[in-house]
Amino acid sequence: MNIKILDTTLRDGEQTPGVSLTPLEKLRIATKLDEIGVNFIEAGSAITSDGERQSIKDITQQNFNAEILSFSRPLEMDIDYCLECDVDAVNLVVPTSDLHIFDKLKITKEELLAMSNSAVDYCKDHGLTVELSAEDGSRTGIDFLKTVYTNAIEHGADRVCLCDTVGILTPESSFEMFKQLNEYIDVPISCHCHNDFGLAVANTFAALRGGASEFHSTINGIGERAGNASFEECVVGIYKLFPQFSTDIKIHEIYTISKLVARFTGVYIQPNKAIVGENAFAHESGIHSDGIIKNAATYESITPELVGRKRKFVIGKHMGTHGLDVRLKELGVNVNKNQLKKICDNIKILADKGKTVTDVDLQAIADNVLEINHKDRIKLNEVTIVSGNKVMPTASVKLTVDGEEILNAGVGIGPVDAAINAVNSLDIFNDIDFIEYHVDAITGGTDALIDVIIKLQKGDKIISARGTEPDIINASVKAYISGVNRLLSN
Ligand SMILES: CC(=O)SCCNC(=O)CCNC(=O)[C@H](O)C(C)(C)COP(=O)(O)OP(=O)(O)OC[C@H]1O[C@@H](n2cnc3c(N)ncnc32)[C@H](O)[C@@H]1OP(=O)(O)O
Ligand SMILES: CC(=O)C(=O)O
Repeated sequence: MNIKILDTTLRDGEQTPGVSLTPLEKLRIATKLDEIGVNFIEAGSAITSDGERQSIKDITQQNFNAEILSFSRPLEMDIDYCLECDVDAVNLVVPTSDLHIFDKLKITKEELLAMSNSAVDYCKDHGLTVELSAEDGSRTGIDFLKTVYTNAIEHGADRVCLCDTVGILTPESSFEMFKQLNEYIDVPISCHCHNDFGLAVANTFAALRGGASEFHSTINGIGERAGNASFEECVVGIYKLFPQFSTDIKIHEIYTISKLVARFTGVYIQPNKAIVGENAFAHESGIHSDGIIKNAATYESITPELVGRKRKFVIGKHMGTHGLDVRLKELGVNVNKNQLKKICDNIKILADKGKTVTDVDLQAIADNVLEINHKDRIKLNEVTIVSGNKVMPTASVKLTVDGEEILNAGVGIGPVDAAINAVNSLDIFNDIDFIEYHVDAITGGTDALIDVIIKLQKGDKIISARGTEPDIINASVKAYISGVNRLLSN
């Protein structure tokens, strides 16, 4: 069965505490959601604000393939705002549990039914598609749930959804509820699962097995409290674990959209998150890396390329020589068996001291074992910065390049950028690309020691370099020049 997906990153996802997206960011995310094959995009809640309505309008003007919805309470005021935004459909959210009806809305069940029915009428009279979502549906008696749904369907609702608003379903109860609803209801049924007990994705799968033909999810699982069912886990899980289901999603685009949403929302992904986490396809331990090199299926259930990613071998205490050899070759370092063993032993000595072993450390260890002495072509003699809240950051640098002293200047968007630009304007830096810049404060306070790690590329050669200083500008320039010297050697 083909499963439809309603993405609610722009509505429930944006309800993540502290997250607020600009209209442009929402449009960029919606464009990508449409491109990768999401069927329904809940673009926001039109009632919320002028800016929210602008975002929704920008999206409805795009002529996307996906149906565009807005969240709406069963109130004419909310529906009017949805109409003003020209959406195709509304996610009409009707609270159905006793708790929500009596304690939150403070009305009777009869009044709730009347409110729901007349809201559906109003939507249908104005040409809207209606997905009626039972809020707190998982804590609602099944008979009343059926009554709300059948009433709504009689009034023209096109789809219904059961919301596990506080995430209390288990795979067993989810399967059972959806099975009972599926036997009774003949419009498409959707599920909306929250992750309060870490079960949102499992409950979504159970709902599909019980008869749901649509699910709600968010990119990276962001959303209220512990979040919603994660889009990438649901989609890839369906692909790999449930051959009876399919989706319309271009799976290899999943990592791209995950990174886009993380960047715009500022909600970064935990490293061990399935599918999109930094470590999802990273291997440190020797036994795993060796297995992977021989046949990747030994320790990976899906290939990283499936979801637009690459496998990584990480340097560290648990590594063995097979994985280390691959990592060294990636860094352009070829070693014999003895040298490999020595490098591996040295890494373990460092790691046993509790240190994270980086590529920079690996390069230094390898140079030491291979007795390579890099002759530096560039030496930094002096760097001077002018910066403040009213001046364009400007830097001047004195360098010795191949024995000749050179003075150069540059400007930038900040002092670090200005200093790097000042260094960079010499011909010797041509064709060198910055591919990563990472800053850590090693100690606390404003007098912290700053550790800058960068990655540079020239042609096929990629190297990492480090600068550690109390001053971020000195640390950055030092890392940069050290990296360039390494790239220019041999
Ligand atoms: C489970 C979910 O994710 S629900 C979606 C949550 N999303 C949002 O809240 C969207 C953003 N919200 C907002 O901008 C504001 O809350 C607004 C504009 C919707 C309402 O603001 P206010 O009028 O100031 O009310 P406030 O937010 O404080 O309280 C919510 C009101 O909506 C009522 N309400 C809540 N849910 C529903 C519903 N599904 N149907 C009808 N009424 C509802 C509440 O009973 C309360 O009404 P009351 O003032 O009569 O007691
Ligand atoms: C509607 C919704 O977001 C919920 O019930 O969780």
